[in-house]
Amino acid sequence: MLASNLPKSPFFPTHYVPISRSFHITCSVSQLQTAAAETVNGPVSERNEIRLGLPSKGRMAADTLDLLKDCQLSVKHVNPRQYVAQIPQLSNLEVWFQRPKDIVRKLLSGDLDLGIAGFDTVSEYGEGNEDLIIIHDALDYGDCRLSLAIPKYGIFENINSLKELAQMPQWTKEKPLRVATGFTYLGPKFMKDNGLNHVSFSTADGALEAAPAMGIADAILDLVSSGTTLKENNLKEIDGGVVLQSQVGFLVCGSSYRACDLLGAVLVASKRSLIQRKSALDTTHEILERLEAHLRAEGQFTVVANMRGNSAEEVAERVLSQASLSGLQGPTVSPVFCKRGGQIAVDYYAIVICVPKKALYKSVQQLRAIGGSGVLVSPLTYIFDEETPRWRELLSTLGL
Ligand SMILES: Nc1ncnc2c1ncn2[C@@H]1O[C@H](COP(=O)(O)OP(=O)(O)OP(=O)(O)O)[C@@H](O)[C@H]1O
Ligand SMILES: O=P(O)(O)OC[C@H]1O[C@H](OP(=O)(O)OP(=O)(O)O)[C@H](O)[C@@H]1O
Ligand SMILES: [Mg+2]
Repeated sequence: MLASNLPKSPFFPTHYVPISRSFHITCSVSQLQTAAAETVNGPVSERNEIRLGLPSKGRMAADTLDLLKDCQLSVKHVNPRQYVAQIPQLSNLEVWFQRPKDIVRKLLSGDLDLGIAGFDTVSEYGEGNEDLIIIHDALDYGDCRLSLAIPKYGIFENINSLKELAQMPQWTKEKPLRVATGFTYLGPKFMKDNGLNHVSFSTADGALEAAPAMGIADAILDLVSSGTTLKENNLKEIDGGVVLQSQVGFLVCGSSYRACDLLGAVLVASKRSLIQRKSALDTTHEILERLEAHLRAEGQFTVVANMRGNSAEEVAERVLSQASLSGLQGPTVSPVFCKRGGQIAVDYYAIVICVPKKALYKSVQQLRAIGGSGVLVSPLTYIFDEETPRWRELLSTLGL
């Protein structure tokens, strides 16, 4: 797909917006783009260990450690004030605990090689730098969206879309729409891409939802998950006002693009490190394989059932006639031997399949409908495929 065919998206940043407490979106494009390009090139610093940055605190910290533990990559961390740790299974890897935004900054500066952070943080602080590669885009926690919200009351009472907001006569060069946001890169870019030209931004470290009622801003641009904070502060989201959202969008992977799940926790790396640092790629491969195997298995159950039949083929045919029972590659069908009148006989076959958790009950019903009995359901720990698609994709992005 050509870049020009792609939808306009914040994942194709073309300009940099300087961060300041209050600024307009008309800004210098080229200066800091050059800075980003400089970061992509150049050699990596000399060290032998591979460094993985993990969130030191905040809402991503505990879930990240839990995920790694579930992948048998437990982090050996003596106490929470110690910022360096080890993963004993990965001997040449150092874990460094950092704030999510610093993980992104340190990937760009070459002080980290790999990191886990929210996709919003990677997009905001990565500023479209081509050195950042998303290796796993759906670690299955930290889901939220970045969205524009306006008051439900006053002049906004009947405004329900970004288009309507843009067309309000109130916004002029002298009196722009005032937006409070912590996303000082993505915010201005989104507004500009959507044709809102008279906008000014202010920033704060938190509790942004108070800004409209305090008279500081007209709108806010912030993360939303349950929507409770917006509701409690009399604010509403609007059509077309989502900047980053789960399951919609395109991602820049070096010079290629693809649709993906967005805005949860992601595993991200420095392209330079992967290419230039000895063993970085091997370590990444192992982490990725473990993550994929675990995350794939997490959505599935192993289902075992007995079924009367004349042959394994006949039983397999019955199982495969049901859409929800095809398993990963097809059902495993094995004879169940019993002794009848001194003779070994096969009246039953055991079938083993993997079933998506969401489809469990439907699958059990389908099993029963074709004569299944004694259905046993157990959790799956890992599914290792021959090769993970994400690994193939990474190698191709790196040109390897
Ligand atoms: N409701 C939510 N509000 C904010 N962040 C959320 C929410 N749900 C999920 N997240 C994810 O959690 C991340 C915030 O994590 P955390 O609190 O550690 O970072 P932070 O607030 O950016 O840190 P800092 O305190 O250094 O500013 C977001 O970047 C996002 O990816
Ligand atoms: O949709 P909800 O589930 O209500 O979550 C969204 C809120 O959570 C985050 O704030 P946080 O709790 O981190 O506080 P802060 O803004 O003061 O940092 C975010 O900035 C929103 O305000
Ligand atoms: Mg908040």
